[in-house]
Amino acid sequence: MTDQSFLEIDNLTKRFPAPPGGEPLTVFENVSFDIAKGEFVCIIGHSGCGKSTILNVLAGLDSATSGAVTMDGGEVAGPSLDRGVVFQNYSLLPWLSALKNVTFGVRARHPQWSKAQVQEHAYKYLEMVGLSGGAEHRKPSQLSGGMRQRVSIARAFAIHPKLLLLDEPFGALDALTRGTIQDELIRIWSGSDQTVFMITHDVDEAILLADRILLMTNGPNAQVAENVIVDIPRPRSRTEIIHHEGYYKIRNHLVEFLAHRSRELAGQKADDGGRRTEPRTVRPALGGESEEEHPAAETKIVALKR
Ligand SMILES: Nc1ncnc2c1ncn2[C@@H]1O[C@H](COP(=O)(O)OP(=O)(O)OP(=O)(O)O)[C@@H](O)[C@H]1O
Repeated sequence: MTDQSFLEIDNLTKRFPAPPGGEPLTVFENVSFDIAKGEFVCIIGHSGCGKSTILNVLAGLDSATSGAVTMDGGEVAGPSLDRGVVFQNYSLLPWLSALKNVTFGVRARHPQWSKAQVQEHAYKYLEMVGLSGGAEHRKPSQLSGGMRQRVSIARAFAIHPKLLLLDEPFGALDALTRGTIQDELIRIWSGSDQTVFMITHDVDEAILLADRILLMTNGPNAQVAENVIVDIPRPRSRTEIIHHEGYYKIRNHLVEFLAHRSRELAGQKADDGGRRTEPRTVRPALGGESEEEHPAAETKIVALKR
């Protein structure tokens, strides 16, 4: 672990035992990477390679077959208010209103706050995601899918976790809302020392938001093959970023990986004798395949953050 790393993922492997008459499944194997405090890291890979499983292990909601995750020097061994999760399928408490879904977490985070303080804080985040004017009193079943997802995002942001874990959080949103909430996410993240780990299938979203993008090969035996640095300064705007000279270099690199190399590299068992092997670092915007070691301090593009 370097001085800078806040989250350390060490030789993580996930295997499922063989079903009757079948073979055991190794979803991913010996996955190792670090995330520095304040970084925004996206992970991309084809369906089934194990992205959600990794995210759930980081959240403490699932356990790996072997390997370890440490955050702030302590082992992750269960859920914590220091880690906020937004899932694809919102996972709200169905018997509570949108507002109460948010206040529930805020109260747990700040037990000393008055009811008015908790409500005010929850309203702030519900308004931020565009939910007010009465919608906040409705139960999840009375909200659209996009509205439910916004409640879920407000709930995670409102507890100010040290680590935000986002599993395709914007997938169900229309393009306009998606853009607004992406902007809000960046605004909140830039003004804090929060660290974000986000799954997305959208390469443009990843380039807009991330400091770096981890690329996974196809499963089974998936690996995190590359650590792609997004060398585009912040603040970034969705209309201007496409004119940055590095934009299409990064985009083409990601698309090429997803179209070809994710498959070509798939199924290669890690032949590292159990050593910790980090993904190779690539900086497409700085000229093609430039490669270098991955010291967390170096890749911490947080200097570009504000
Ligand atoms: N309980 C289980 N038993 C056996 N296999 C499982 C179990 N749970 C998940 N898997 C398998 O683990 C693999 C990884 O699933 P995971 O949801 O982490 O992938 P993903 O990359 O997030 O996919 P997607 O992009 O579609 O959400 C899949 O092949 C899935 O079928």
